[in-house]
Formats: sequence, structure tokens, C-alpha cells
Amino acid sequence: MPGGDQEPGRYYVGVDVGTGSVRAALVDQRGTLLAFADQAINKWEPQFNHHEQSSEDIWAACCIVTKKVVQGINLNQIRGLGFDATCSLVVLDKQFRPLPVNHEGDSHRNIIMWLDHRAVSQVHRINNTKHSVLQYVGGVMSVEMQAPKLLWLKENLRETCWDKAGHFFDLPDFLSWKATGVTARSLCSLVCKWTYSAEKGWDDSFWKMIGLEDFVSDNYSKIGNQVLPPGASLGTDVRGHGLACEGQPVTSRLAVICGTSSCHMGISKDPIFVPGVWGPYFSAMVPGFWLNEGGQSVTGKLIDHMVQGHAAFPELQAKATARCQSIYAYLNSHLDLIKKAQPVGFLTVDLHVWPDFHGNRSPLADLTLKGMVTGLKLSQDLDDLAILYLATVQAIAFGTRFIIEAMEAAGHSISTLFLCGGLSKNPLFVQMHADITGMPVVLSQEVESVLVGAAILGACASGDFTSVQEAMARMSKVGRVVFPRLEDKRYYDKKYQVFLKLVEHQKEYTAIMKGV
Ligand SMILES: Nc1ncnc2c1ncn2[C@@H]1O[C@H](COP(=O)(O)OP(=O)(O)O)[C@@H](O)[C@H]1O
Ligand SMILES: O=C(CO)[C@H](O)[C@H](O)COP(=O)(O)O
Repeated sequence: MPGGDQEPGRYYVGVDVGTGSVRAALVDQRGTLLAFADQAINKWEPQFNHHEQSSEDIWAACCIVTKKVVQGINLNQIRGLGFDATCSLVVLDKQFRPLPVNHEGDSHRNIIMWLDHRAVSQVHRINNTKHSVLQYVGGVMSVEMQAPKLLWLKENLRETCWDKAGHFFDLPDFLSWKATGVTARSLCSLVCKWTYSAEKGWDDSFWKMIGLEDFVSDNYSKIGNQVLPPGASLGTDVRGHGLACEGQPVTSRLAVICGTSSCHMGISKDPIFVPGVWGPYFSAMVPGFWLNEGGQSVTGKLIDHMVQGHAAFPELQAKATARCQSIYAYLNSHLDLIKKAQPVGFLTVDLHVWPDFHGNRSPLADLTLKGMVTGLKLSQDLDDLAILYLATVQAIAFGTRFIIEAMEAAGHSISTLFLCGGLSKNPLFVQMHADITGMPVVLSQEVESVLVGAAILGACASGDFTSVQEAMARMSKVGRVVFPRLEDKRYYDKKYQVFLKLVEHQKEYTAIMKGV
């Protein structure tokens, strides 16, 4: 039973809706996680590049996990509830009932997921308008944003969905509406994925130009005309850890949220335009600061894909189960065995991966790019699987370095990474990010730090803290810090050169095949 020496009776619930599951935590005023629950959620892929979910399923999962973590607690002691969720598009009719986003007419599946790439033709047309709002999404709108998906619905599901629709929500905003009955949208959602400006609001000319003038004529009631600021901040106290960002402005920190995908969040006092990196978004994350969001569309999903698709996967599963380990803990210890005297990262001297199996989100903003592997051999054993897994993890870290370099070239000055999300539980993933970027990686004391972040938002909403900064200072603490192995730098610099060549070559192959 929660209690101990913390201030009695004040708890917060954080709910994190990821791509694969919903998690909830009960957190106290010090940010200590007292109870945790998770629940898998359904996903449908009715055809290639169409990814759908159900808002009813997701809400039911939120209720299940929330009830589990508050069990035994007097509900009056729950002071606040915070949500974070993927930026998937939820569609409801005028009576708030789910509408189908698919040709089958299955209204249960009323969410177009963030990683859905069905609206390719729509996003090309949007980008061809060269409208000024595109400057604020890295110059090129992503197929994963909401405008192309909305246009797809209008063009493809006019009668069954578009004409009946009353409400289009970003998933986090759907959740806060379900929890409170208030349809106000988060500024963060609208600025990051819907082209809303914190300073100027909606731009009528954009919606008219792309053929969605319907929103303008009804004063944006379907996509949100009441907007509230979010409260997140990057203000964790880092004193005493020997970090370069100590005593430096928060703009020297890059937060990387690593789950199914990875999101790279950097802030600045003045707007910085980074080609291929989303933003700058004013006040979308930290009030008064501009946010740039780099990203990799598939990271955890890519690692799972590479490992599960390998011929030695059944053997891996059997051996990990026999040792009561996760497959990744097993693979990490297997790599330690086979590396012998050399650093583990050196096992991939002749195996290189380009990680854009689902297109490149940043910094190339090219959804046509594909994955590449070079250095394959005629072997299918566990060693081979482990080394391919390592090369994949490294490729993702090189992708982060590529994004950081683009951000720095445009004016950011980043010295420290803060990692969270499921992949931050993987020590190999963390060490490779440190070694390959050459920057220290800070992990939160609480492993489920995304949930603590959501609970902090709930804590702020409760009024128990005077500001987000105060709540952050009290509830968020530095845990492990992983420093780069600087002696390996030369090796990773060479691998990075190969990494950049891979995409150059891929573009050459495409040009050859197009007969240019
Ligand atoms: N302990 C762990 N060790 C290694 N990988 C992990 C661990 N926990 C989660 N992951 C990986 O993290 C990814 C999912 O992260 P998560 O934050 O749960 O995703 P999402 O928010 O997208 O649902 C998956 O690829 C999973 O394999
Ligand atoms: O684009 C996004 C955020 O800007 C997606 O919502 C996010 O990448 C998905 O999150 P996760 O990988 O944790 O499921």
C-alpha cells in the first residue's frame, strides 16, 4: 500500500498510450512510481501502409490500467491525471460515435494511426502548394501528419466517413475529451501535426488551397477552435553528474523518446528552421520556447522486425525463455560472449544497415527511402542474428547523429541526450547512442519516465504545484548517466561515413532505374 514518508494522500496518475500498448502509473509527489499496469491494444493493417486502431479499444484499455493502478487508494487522494499518446487521427460523428476510416466500413476501426502512409498522393499535392505553413514543418509536410490524412478521407470515404464526421481529434485530445467532456485541443497537438500557429491560429488560406475549405466555413469546429497550452518542460536538475549541460541553458539538451519510433525534441529561444526537421513550433512543448522535432519513423519496430524475421529467431526465443530473459537481454549477453577482447560495437566492421525501412522522417524527409543491409553472409545462426541486431541498433544511433548534425548546422547547440521510452531500457541501445553521437546519455531515475511525465502534467493540473518547473524539479530525477567511449570514436566516425554513403548510393540506384 503506498504511503511511507511522503506527504500523505497526494497521488497522480499518468497514462501513456503508445503504439503497441497502454500503460498507467500511480505516482507520488516525489515522482516515485507506486503502481504500474499495462494492456496491449489492437492494431489492424487491412492493406500495406494502412494502419488502424479503435478509439473504443484504446479507451477501454485506459480504463483497465487506470483502475488497476488506483486499486486500494481513496479516489479523493488522486489529485490529477495526465495523458500522453501517439499522434494518431481519431474520427467521430456529430454524436461522438466512431466512424470507419476504411473501405470495409468497419466503424470500430476509426483511427488512422500515425505511421499510416496511405495519403502519399495527398501529401505530394500539399507539398507542391509551397504554402508558407510548410516552413514550420521542416519545409516538407510528412505523410504522417493530419492534413494529408484528412484530405484522403475526403477524397476516398466521402459518404461513409467525411460527410458524417463531426469531430477529428489527435489521440491525446480524444483522451482528454473522454476523461473530461471538454473538446478543447492541446496546443502541442495542433501546432505539431495540424499546422496551427501558437501566434496566429489557423491559416484559412492553407485549408482552402489544399481543398479542405470545409473547416474554414464552420470556424474549425471539427478540428478545434478552443486551444489550451500544454505544460511539459525539460527542466530536470542535472547537478553533480559531470554533464556538459550543467549550468547551461535547457536548449543544450535533446530529449529522445524511443519506442516504436523515436522523436528528437530540441528547443531554442529563437525560431530555428532545420530542413527536414519538424517545427519550429512556438510554445508547443515549453512555453515561450520554439520546439524542433526530429524523428525516425521506425526504431523499436525496426529492431523487432529484423530480429523476428531472422531464421535463428525460434532458437533465440527458446534460449531466452530457458534463461528467463527477454530476447534483447539474451542478445546483449550473447554479443558480450562473441566480442572476445574487442569492444562490442566493433563486431559490425563489415556489416552496415540503413534504417529507413518506413521512409525517412528526419532529416531527409523522404518517405520513398527504403532499408538497406550490406555485408550479408551465408550464415543463419545466432551469432549472425546477434550481429545483425547490433548493426540495426547502431544504424538507429547513426540516424540520431545525422539528425543532431542537421539541427546543429541550422543553429542548435546540443551537448547532452535525455533518453526515455521502451528502448531506453536496452543498455546496448543507450551505449550505442552515447558512443555514436559522442554525447553523454542521461536516463531518468524512474525507468517508466514517460509515465512520470504524464503524471507530472496531472500533478500540475491539480494545482498542487505552482508551475510545471516546480513539479519537474520535485518529481523528475536523473538516474544513470552513460558516457561515450571516446576511444572508439575513430571507428564510429568511419562507420558513419559508410552510413552516409548508403543513402547516397540508394539515391543513385533509384536514378539508374528511372533511367536518369
Ligand atoms: N527491456 C527492454 N529491452 C529492450 N527493448 C525493449 C525493452 N522494453 C521495450 N523494448 C522495446 O521498445 C519498443 C517499444 O517501446 P514502447 O515505449 O513500449 O513503445 P510504444 O510507446 O511505441 O508502444 C519495442 O521495440 C520493444 O521491443
Ligand atoms: O509522430 C509521433 C510523435 O510526434 C508519433 O506519435 C510517435 O512517433 C509514436 O510514438 P511511439 O513510437 O512511442 O509509439
